[in-house]
Order: sequence, then C-alpha cells, then structure tokens
Amino acid sequence: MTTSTDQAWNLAKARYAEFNVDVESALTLLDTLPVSMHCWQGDDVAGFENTGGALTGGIQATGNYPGKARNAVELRSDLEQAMALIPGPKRLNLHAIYLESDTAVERNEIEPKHFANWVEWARQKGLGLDFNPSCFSHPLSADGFTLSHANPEIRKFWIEHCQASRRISAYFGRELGTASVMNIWVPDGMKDLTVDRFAFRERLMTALDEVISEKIDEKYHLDAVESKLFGIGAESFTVGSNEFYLGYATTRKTALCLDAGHFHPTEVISDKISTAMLFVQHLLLHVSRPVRWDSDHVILLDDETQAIAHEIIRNRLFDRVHIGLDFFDASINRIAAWVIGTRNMKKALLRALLEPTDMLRKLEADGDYTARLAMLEEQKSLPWQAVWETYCQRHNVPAGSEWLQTVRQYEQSVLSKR
Ligand SMILES: C[C@H](O)[C@H](O)[C@@H](O)C(=O)CO
Ligand SMILES: [Mn+2]
Repeated sequence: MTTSTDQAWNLAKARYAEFNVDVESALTLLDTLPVSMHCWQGDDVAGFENTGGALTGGIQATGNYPGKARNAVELRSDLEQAMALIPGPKRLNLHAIYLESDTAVERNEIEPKHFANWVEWARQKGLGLDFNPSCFSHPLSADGFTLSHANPEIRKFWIEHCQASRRISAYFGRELGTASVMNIWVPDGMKDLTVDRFAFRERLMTALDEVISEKIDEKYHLDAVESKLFGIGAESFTVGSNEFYLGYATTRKTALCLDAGHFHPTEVISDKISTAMLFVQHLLLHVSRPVRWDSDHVILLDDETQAIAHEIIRNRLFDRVHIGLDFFDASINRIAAWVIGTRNMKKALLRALLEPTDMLRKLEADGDYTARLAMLEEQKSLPWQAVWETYCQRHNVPAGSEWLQTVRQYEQSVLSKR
C-alpha cells in the first residue's frame, strides 16, 4: 500500500529532479556524515568526578530542569533514548570529567581503563568516540589559568592532563576503528586589562608543543585546538584567541576548532570555513547558538546552521570537517535538547545536499546575481521535508514531532524518579 509519506517522497523526487538533484544520492551521502553529540548536554557539564565542585572556566549552564544524569549509567541511558530519535550516523564526544572510577583519580592520572565502559558501550552501539581534556572546574584552574599558567608546577599538571587525554583518545580510535578528534580548550584569560599578553601566549604555545610532542597515528587520533573571544570572568583577555589558534593549527598541522559562540556577535563561523580549509587539513566545528553572548543555546534550523552545512557540502569537505555540537541548556528536558539540536544539524545537512549547487555556481560565474538570489530563495521551499520524512522512516525514527511523546514517556518513567 502506498502511504502518504511514499506519495510525498515520489513527488519530491520528481520535483528535485527538475533541478538535476538526485534525492537518493543525497540520502546516501547524508548517511556518511556523522554528527558528534556532546555528552555534556546530559548533565550540565558536571561530570562524574564527584568532587562537588562548581562548573568554572567562564562557562555556565543555566536552568534547573529536573532529571539530569547523575552517573555514567544514567547518562548512557539518556543518550540511548536521544539517539533513538535521531536518524543516521552519530558519534559521542566525551570530556575527561566523564570518567568512571570507584576511587578519586587526579586529572593528570586518567587512563584508558577509566573509559573502558564507554568504549564497550560505543562498540555495541556502533558509535565513534571523540574526546576532550577538561581544563576547568578544578582547584588548579581556580585562578583562571591552566596551560599558560605562570607557575611551572601548575602548567605541568595541565600538560600531563592533556597528554594523558591524548592517550585515551588514541585508545578510543584504536578500539573503535575510527579516529577520535580530541579538542583542547582552555579557559585561560583575565577579567581586566592585561599587561604581559605576550608571556601568556608564549607559555601556551610552548605548553601545547609539549602536549602534542608524542606522535600518534592519525588513524586513531587527531588534535584540535579551540579559540574563544571571552568567557565570564575573562572578559578582557583570552590567551587562546582566534589568531593564536589559527597560527598554531597552521604551523603545527593540528585541526582547528571553530565554536559558533566564540566570536563577536555578528561574526559567523560559516564564513571562516573556506578560509581555514585553505590552511589546515582538518576542522572541528562546535555548532552552537550564541544568544547575545556565548550562551550555548540549543541550535535551531536557522540561517547560520544552514550556512555552516552549505559550506561543508558545497565544498565537498566531508572527510575534513568534523561536525560536533556544543550547547548545554539546563532549562528544558535535556534529552529533548539533544534531539532538537542534532535533528536540526542533520536537517541542515540534508537541505544542503538537496541544493542545486551546480546551477547556482553557474549563475554566479555568469554574473547573473539576480537569478542567483531568486533561486537561492525559491529552493528553500522545495519539498525537503518529504525527503527528511523518508530518511527518518528508513532509519526507524519518528519523522515529525511524535518523538516528543517518547521523550515525555521517558521523563515520566525514568527522569522524574531521579
Ligand atoms: C565543555 C566544552 O568543551 C566547552 O563548552 C568548550 O568547548 C567551549 O566552547 C567553552 O566556551
Ligand atoms: Mn566549544
């Protein structure tokens, strides 16, 4: 029996064919583009060290929605629930503070064994893992500095933490057969006017060089570095600025991480992708939604998310751009936050894959900017939703807002009992 989804799919296929767009190829390609979901949406970046310390480093999760994950078992269960509602390939991005251990482990002493359960779980679920050292929420980062700290002992501690993190990342890559992207973000910065900026940046550069000095096969592990404009309490000076890391990634041949919330309010990372890709081999994206500041709101299917997807797809950057998410909203159901944001990223990728790019490129090359604008606008209302629904159906995932019902049931039966 032909369902209404099938009918819509057939009509959409024919409609896109008029623009020389093959919807089947678009779906095949979409299945090769994993989105790395960040574990920290599930518990407001608290982690499982159980030290009772607050979230520091100039980042903040606001809200107090009930039911957040309190341990790794709960977090994995929540992730499974979210992932069941998101079609297509996914990865999981872990921070070092999400280790599992019966006894306290210092950050510079973390080992692969502390993440063995995550690896087993990822293997069962067919997921790749990515990783991050956690250079915040710790007594030795309390004064706002880690890798660029003036005290060599404190610097050494954070260097060792990042080195230990790389070994864990490589372990993920080896065990799961897919390279883990390990992103280094440090909160280092100052609240007020800073005199010796050079010294901080020189120390950060030297510390990072030590961190990455051990060669690790790219088959298993990729280093990435993430810049930032400012953080709460570090409004005047951030050691790891955009220029710092662009220079660092270019000269050291690491990946560069662009976080959508880490620039001036009218600056967009979509426009930075084509520049960065000329100078670095790999990019990591932290797709986020800054609302007036680096607020890490859940991403929408908005112009910037779409523009990011267009840049990846139009330039065929499939193997060079690693799509990660970075938002943490504690004011709404956390599983719904993952589902909304990750589905939006995937919808944006699908819409980009359905774009008649060859035709648009030709109009641009011919100087017909009127037609370029007209077609860019017209194709927004082509029936991409029908293609999305078929994609969801093929992956056994709710096509529309029915997914919310499942989240509500889980909230009632699981989250509300926490
Ligand atoms: C927890 C994340 O690693 C962190 O959000 C970092 O990526 C960042 O964006 C800090 O503002
Ligand atoms: Mn980020």
